[in-house]
Amino acid sequence: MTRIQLTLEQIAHGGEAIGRHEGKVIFVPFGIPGEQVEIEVAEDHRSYARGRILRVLRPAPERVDPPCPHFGTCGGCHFQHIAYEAQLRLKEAVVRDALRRIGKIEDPPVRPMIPSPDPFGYRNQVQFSVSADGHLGFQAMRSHRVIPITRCWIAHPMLQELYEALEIEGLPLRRLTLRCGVRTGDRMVIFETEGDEPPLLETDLRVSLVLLTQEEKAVPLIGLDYLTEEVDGFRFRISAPSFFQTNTAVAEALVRRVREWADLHGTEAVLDAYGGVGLFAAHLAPFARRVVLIEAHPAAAADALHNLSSFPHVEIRMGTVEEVAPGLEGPFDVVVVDPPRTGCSPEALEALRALRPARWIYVSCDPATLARDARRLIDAGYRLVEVQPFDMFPQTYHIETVSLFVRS
Ligand SMILES: C[S@@+](CC[C@H](N)C(=O)[O-])C[C@H]1O[C@@H](n2cnc3c(N)ncnc32)[C@H](O)[C@@H]1O
Repeated sequence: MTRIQLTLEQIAHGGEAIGRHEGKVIFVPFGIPGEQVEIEVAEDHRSYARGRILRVLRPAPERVDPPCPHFGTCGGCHFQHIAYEAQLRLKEAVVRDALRRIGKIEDPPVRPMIPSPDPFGYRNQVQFSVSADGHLGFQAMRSHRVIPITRCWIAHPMLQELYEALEIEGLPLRRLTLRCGVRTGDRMVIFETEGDEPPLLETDLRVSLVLLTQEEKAVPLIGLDYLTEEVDGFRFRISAPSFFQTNTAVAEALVRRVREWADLHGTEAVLDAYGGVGLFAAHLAPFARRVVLIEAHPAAAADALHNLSSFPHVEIRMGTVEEVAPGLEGPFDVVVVDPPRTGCSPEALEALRALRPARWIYVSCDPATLARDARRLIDAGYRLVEVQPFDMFPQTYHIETVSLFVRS
């Protein structure tokens, strides 16, 4: 193993610090820009290497003691060793860097990151895997090994209480998900078991128990097969398999920014592509003439239909954006897209562009695919007006952004 001393320069997308040695880029997990460290080279590739910190020779002033004893081995958190204020600055720089490097945007208009009101205890959903010896835990960093966990510091206290109250060891589980509505007090346990066998489990807590089969069918065992969460005064039904934003307080800030940038006056037609259970559509519908929501997942589309049933001018189209958007009758004034981490496919972007929206609001959970799609939108005649990062996932490298594009 080669030992090297180097000064760390920046954080890469993915959360590792970057330094350079003899012209080669070295990725250093758990380093902080500005620090001088001694590392051993753990992986040596042709164009880059990855090191493990042996000693921090000159620590950054932002270095703090991580509160969680699993930090460093658990794959869930990447930044507990960095003071929260500094996490915000570093993530903002990652967004700017991706837009410059991948999007070829010289001076990207990135605003300061909006923090999470709770840097810990914010997650309204946690998913546990099962270790080889049957314990619940999380996957280890850069490995498929499952490490047993007694407490997760980023899970909402409602979920921690639920986790401690459940006696789950010994059940034939494949995966276990805990979800809650932090504003409503609803809690849900979602089991995925070997052979879809419903587990026998009793609890005194007010909680729904749901079995999620391998075909993603939700079977209620106790209580309802959905929970309710409230965002900015609107209540959403969320079924066990449906996506919902992980950090409710930050989702509220996100919704407000989307509403502000949509700039609706009651006369516009809005397309909410990748609409989920209707989070954005519900907050835009009161100010629009027409709203169409596209969602591929049947459970989420059914939730959207239920959640938006009080708006006669909202249509739900179940299917992929690639399938549905080319058949839509426009025009649309505003398109909101919130794709998964992979971003929008070229087919989806092309079909949406053909609707010629004047405003395009792009909600993204991956700066790299945002940057790629931003370049495609700019080449298609849009101007990137502003990018607002939100810290939806404190202590991790994940970053949520909302970007506003306007037709030039
Ligand atoms: C990041 S979530 C956003 C959901 C919603 N906008 C929200 O904030 O709650 C992405 C959603 O897109 C859906 N989805 C994924 N690929 C899709 C596609 N090609 N076409 C339509 N929907 C898709 C997923 O089922 C998921 O509900």
